[in-house]
Amino acid sequence: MPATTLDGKATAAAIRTELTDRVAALTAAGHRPGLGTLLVGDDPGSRWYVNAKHSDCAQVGIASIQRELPATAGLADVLAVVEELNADPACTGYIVQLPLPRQVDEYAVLEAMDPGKDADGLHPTNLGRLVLGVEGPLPCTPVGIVELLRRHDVPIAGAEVVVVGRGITVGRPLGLLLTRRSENATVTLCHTGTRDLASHLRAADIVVAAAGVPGLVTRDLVKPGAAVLDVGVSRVDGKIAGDVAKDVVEVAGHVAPNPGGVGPMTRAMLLQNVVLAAERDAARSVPSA
Ligand SMILES: Nc1nc2c(c(=O)[nH]1)N[C@@H](CN(C=O)c1ccc(C(=O)N[C@@H](CCC(=O)O)C(=O)O)cc1)CN2
Repeated sequence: MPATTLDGKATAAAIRTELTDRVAALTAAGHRPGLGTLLVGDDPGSRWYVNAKHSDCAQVGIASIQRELPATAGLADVLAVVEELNADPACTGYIVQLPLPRQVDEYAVLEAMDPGKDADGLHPTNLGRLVLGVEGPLPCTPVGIVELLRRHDVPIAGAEVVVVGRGITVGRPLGLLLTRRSENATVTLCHTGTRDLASHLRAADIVVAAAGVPGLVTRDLVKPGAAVLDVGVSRVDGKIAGDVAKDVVEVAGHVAPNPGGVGPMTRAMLLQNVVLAAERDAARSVPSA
């Protein structure tokens, strides 16, 4: 029997519907959420992601604030927009689309963001909160993966999870998230220095492939019945090529395809972060009796 699809597109659509009512309630109470984005450069993939984020916002009623800089922008140009978004009351949360051009220090930019407006959960303070296990915005792709598994009843607690890739948007925070008490998985974080990737993959109940190496996870490396989530993005002849070979569906129990799996969940969790932050702000602004 072929694997069950972890349908990120349909799941994200359901989440957007759920968020619409919460945005309407916030707006009626004078706390309309607004998502800001900063896109630096002209990478077509990044532009597509940013445009998709704003079209999602329009669908649920979140206001959009779009800022752009040319590929030649330097750190000072980027920091000037970050300061502007930090100060803009209509912008309740924002993201800086990654990756940034080589000449711009990504970490200096993330650090300059107001952690209370960090809709990506990538500010060092918010990553620190994740390490400590205290409340804060969670990185969108990792929390999207957990939500996708939960909504398809894939058991996480006690599972052996192998994550391939240690980047800051997926692998590293996903390891932290899945090992919290509330998720309770055992995580092996594999990367280019891993000596025997095949043996780790073959033992996994859940595989998250985020290496950006087309076809890295082949069917002979997957335990029968395992859940396999493809997060790798490479472009081959203008089309997305994921990290997971097509015939893995013949052995896996669940597969999150790419496209149509984790990507739409990343966007849905961004909206959720914006709504959660606006709800927290609204609760704080209610005068106590
Ligand atoms: N500031 C951030 N930058 C980046 C992040 C991030 O979470 N924050 N993650 C990725 C890109 N990303 C979000 O920005 C993202 C990736 C994929 C998708 C998506 O919906 N993909 C679709 C297909 C898209 C296509 O056809 O090209 C899918 O998988 O079905 C949305 C957002 C790096 N940068």
